[in-house]
Amino acid sequence: MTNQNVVAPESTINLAISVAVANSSIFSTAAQKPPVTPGGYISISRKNFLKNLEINGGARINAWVESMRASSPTHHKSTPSLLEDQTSWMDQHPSALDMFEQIIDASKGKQIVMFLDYDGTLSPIVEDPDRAFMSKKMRTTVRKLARCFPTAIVSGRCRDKVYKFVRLAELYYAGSHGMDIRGPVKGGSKYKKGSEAVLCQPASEFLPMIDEVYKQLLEKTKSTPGAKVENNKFCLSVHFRCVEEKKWNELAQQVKSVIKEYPKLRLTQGRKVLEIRPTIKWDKGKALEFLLESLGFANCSDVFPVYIGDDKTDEDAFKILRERGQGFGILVSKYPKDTNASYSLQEPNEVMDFLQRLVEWKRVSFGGEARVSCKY
Ligand SMILES: O=P(O)(O)OC[C@H]1O[C@H](O[C@H]2O[C@H](CO)[C@@H](O)[C@H](O)[C@H]2O)[C@H](O)[C@@H](O)[C@@H]1O
Repeated sequence: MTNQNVVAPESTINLAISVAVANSSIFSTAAQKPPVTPGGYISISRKNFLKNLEINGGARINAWVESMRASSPTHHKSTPSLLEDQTSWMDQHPSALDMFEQIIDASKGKQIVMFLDYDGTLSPIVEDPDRAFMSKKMRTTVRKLARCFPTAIVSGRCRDKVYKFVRLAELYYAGSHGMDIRGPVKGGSKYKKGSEAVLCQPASEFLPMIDEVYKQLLEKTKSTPGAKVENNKFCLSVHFRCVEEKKWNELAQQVKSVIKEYPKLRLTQGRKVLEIRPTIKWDKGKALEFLLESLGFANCSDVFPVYIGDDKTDEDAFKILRERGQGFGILVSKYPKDTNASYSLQEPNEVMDFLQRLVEWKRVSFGGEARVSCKY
């Protein structure tokens, strides 16, 4: 196994890596401990942090567990210092609802394109991943949104599964963290398997490996109560939301023992989930770029992409938008997090309010049903 095997990518580091991490065993000497800023957050070199998360040495498993904790911080007593942090974070990432007029002004003369993460953005986070349903009201809102703007769902889930939750044929879907992209069915007919062209599957050669690793992970983790392995086709999720914290170490060992044999796979983290995926340079940011290109906006200055997501994997897309200097990202979070998003929304209900306002703005500005002449 090489050093590149299983490291948390940059996007897994967030400001919510809190004092717990500063005190953790990743940093074995006082001199190594990262400085804690006045706000209680950590300012450390990302490179050093990533180095410490490499798991190719047996002693590093603690780093995994600390990283699992850091990626799933427990919130929080409202101490004065936390409230101060919250206020200063909100100054930097104001509510997209409060800033609606400014956002619309910035989009003037440009084609808005909408990118929506699924879990934690369109549906609330729940214990059982198979029951992460979106509400009827949210579905209606997204349906209306897609009449106004080209709209894509970008999810870590298997594309078919996220489609089963969303059930809107008129959208683009990028499943498996963007490694499985499909366009809408022309003419708005039903989304039928095989009835439209696959636009992009950059990790197809990994399918047999992912299936193999899925079976091994199922077997290995079955002794850990609450652990759940989800096959997301081009990537895998090992959920620990329902695993007692004292068992996280054991679970990390089990996962490590499987993937150490697969140098072409890497580990990332989401909300109480370990995600195993191919090492290829493809992520939600690349998927966003691919979709913009497919929509005919490759080198356009008159496009305004808006990406809404709640998780670390969404940071890849926020970063691309910052680099392109186009549109912006909106992070769905109640708590301060290190993010490349420009704005924030607290929870899926606020996402729905924001999407409804966009639809309403389009209706009022352009009249009628707002069946807009999109480029697709
Ligand atoms: O990119 P996303 O659409 O946000 O998918 C990321 C992961 O979402 C799901 O897990 C998360 O939501 C579950 C249901 O609320 C929750 O139980 C879990 O703890 C969260 O991590 C999905 O099950 C994963 O496969 C996705 O990778």
